[in-house]
Amino acid sequence: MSRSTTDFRSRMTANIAFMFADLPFIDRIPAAAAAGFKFVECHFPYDIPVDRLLAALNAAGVQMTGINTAPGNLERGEWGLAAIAGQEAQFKADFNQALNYAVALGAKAIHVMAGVIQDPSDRRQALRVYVDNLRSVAKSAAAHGITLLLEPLNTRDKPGYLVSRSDEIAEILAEIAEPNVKLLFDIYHVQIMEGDLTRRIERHAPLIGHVQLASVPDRWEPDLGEVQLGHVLAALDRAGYAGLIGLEYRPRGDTAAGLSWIDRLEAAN
Ligand SMILES: O=C(O)[C@H](O)C(=O)CO
Ligand SMILES: [Mg+2]
Repeated sequence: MSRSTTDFRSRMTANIAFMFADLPFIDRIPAAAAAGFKFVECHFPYDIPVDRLLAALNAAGVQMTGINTAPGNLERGEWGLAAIAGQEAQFKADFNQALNYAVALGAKAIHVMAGVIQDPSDRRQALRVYVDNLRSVAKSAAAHGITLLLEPLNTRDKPGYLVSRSDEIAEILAEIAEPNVKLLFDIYHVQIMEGDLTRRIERHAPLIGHVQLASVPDRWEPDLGEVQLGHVLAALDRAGYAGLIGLEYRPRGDTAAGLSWIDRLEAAN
C-alpha cells in the first residue's frame, strides 16, 4: 500500500469551484467539512469579503490551501492576465489582491493565471511578459511562504491559453528561476495534452508544487476514466511528491455521495 493512498484523506483538498457546486459558494465550506475534508481550495473567492470567508472557514474547522489570481474579463474571453502585454498594472493589482486573500486565509499557494493569447503571433511577447511578471512578484510571495503555481491547461477546454504542456512550463520555470514558482501538475490536462504520466511525473518531480486530479476525458471522480489512479498516486510517491492533492473534478452526481471512490481507492491499495 503506497504512502499516497494510506494518508490520502489527510492530503486531499476539495476544490470548491467544482465540488458542492449545487450550493452557494460560502455554503460549500461547511459542506466540505461535513464530508470529512480538512482542506479546501478554490478558483476565485473575490466576490466574498475576506473576513467573511475566514469566519466561515474557522467555523467549519477547514483550511483554505490555494486560490487563483482573478481571471480578468470573462466576456472578453480572458482567463488570467499574467502574460498579457499592456495589462501589467492590472496583473499586479490582481496579484496583490490574491496575495492579500492568501495571507489573510493562511493559503500557501496561488495559481497565477497566464491568459488566452488571441493572436498566435503574439506568443513570443506573451512568454516574455509572463516571465517578467512572475519574476516581479515571486519574492513578495516568498516573504509569506507562498508558492506560485503555473498550470498548463488543455486546448480543448481552454483554446489559446498560453501554456498547455507541462514540458513548456518546465522551460518557463528554468527561465524564471525562483524557488517558490512551481508546476501545478493537473493529471486531467497533462493526460489530455501529453500523456506518458508516469515518466512525466518522474521527469518533473522537482518542479511539482501541487497536484490536481479528475477523470479523463469527462472530468468526473478521479477513479473513473482512462487513467489508473492508484498507479499515478504510487508514481507520485516514488517521485517523492509529499504535498497536497487537489480534487478538481465535476462530481458525476451528488458530491458527498460520490466520495465513495476514496473508500474504493483505499480498499484497492
Ligand atoms: O482549470 C483548471 O484545471 C485550473 O486548475 C484552474 O484553476 C482554472 O483554470
Ligand atoms: Mg487544475
